[in-house]
Amino acid sequence: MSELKNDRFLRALLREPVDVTPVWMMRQAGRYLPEYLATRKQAGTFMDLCRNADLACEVTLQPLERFDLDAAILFSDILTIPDAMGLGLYFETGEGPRFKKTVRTEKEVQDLPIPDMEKDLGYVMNAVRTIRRELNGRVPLIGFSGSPWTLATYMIEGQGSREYRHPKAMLYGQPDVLHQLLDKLAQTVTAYLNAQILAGAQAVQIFDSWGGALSTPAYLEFSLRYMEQIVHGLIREHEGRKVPVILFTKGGGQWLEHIAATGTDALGLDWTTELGDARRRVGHRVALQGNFDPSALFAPPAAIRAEVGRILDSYGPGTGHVFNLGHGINQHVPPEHAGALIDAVHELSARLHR
Ligand SMILES: Cc1c2[nH]c(c1CCC(=O)O)Cc1[nH]c(c(CCC(=O)O)c1C)Cc1[nH]c(c(CCC(=O)O)c1C)Cc1[nH]c(c(C)c1CCC(=O)O)C2
Repeated sequence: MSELKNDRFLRALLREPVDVTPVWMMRQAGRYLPEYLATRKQAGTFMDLCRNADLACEVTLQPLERFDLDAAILFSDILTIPDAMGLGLYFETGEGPRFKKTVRTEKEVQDLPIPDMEKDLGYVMNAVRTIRRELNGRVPLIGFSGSPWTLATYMIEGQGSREYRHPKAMLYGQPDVLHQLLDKLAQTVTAYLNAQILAGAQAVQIFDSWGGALSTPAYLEFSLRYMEQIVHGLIREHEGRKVPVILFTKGGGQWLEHIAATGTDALGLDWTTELGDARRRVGHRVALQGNFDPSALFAPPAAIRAEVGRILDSYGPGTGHVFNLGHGINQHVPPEHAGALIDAVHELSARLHR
């Protein structure tokens, strides 16, 4: 494997000194890029694109061709796991993900198979290996998974949801059944992330996109507990380097101390938590990633630059900050606006690292 030419993302996650603040964007490969839409069209469906290692690699690298990003993220989806468990993932145009089957009874949970990483999810590992080869040490590659709770919400509902009707009916009505499902998912996510690490992922992020929909006791019992189990089961060193873990609970600002206590290396923050406050609360123990409001990318470049400066100053001098959006980039954002953000992070942060 070739030597990493730019490791400031990994260094910041481990709170080691850096020259400038590293930056990447959640959903940096995607529909806001015309070149993504072209490759997507060539591939067929979204899942066809995920299953084709060469095309998945191509779209992973597209944002790096345009912007001075400090990390690449595997092109795939969190819903590959429920798909590999036999639920039949498909995308209804304009309506987001759907499953042919749902999981709502104890028997349905018990009948769910634990997927085989090579047989059922080998296409993801092939994509990781292909991307690592093509990156050739340019920047580190991030692997990822959904959190057990976030995956469970899709599996129980059969699609995305606003009220979490079926997942919450199970959480409050049949908590033991939900625990069985979450335990199966935690085992699967651990094996999945470890397989990605062995295939070449140099850091991993767990997306707990819907953890913020829970009450505090429910969050601790049904989401955080399983992420902690995963953190403890992960390979933390590979190819002679630490493999940092990032936990991102969207809406998790009130639980930072609890999240930092899991043993994770870094926390992802959305924009509703002030970065400087988060640093004072937990920044002596973990790195922080975030937290630009993705909708602020609709503003003109000068306003984007000002907001980048405000966020950098909120964190303040020193390492331990990975700049990112507080959630995924929207498909209607002009690509030049993303470029303005990335350039501003590097230009405005140099003075914080002297
Ligand atoms: C909840 C969730 C999903 N997927 C993901 C999450 C967690 C992050 C978050 O909270 O946003 C994670 C994800 N999805 C995708 C990536 C790729 C890597 C990246 O560039 O960040 C990642 C990391 C590609 C994708 N995943 C999807 C697309 C759009 C598919 C297309 O090309 O039509 C992409 C680029 C499909 C997807 N997949 C999912 C949804 C809700 C959708 C539809 C979204 C929409 O319509 O905007 C589930």
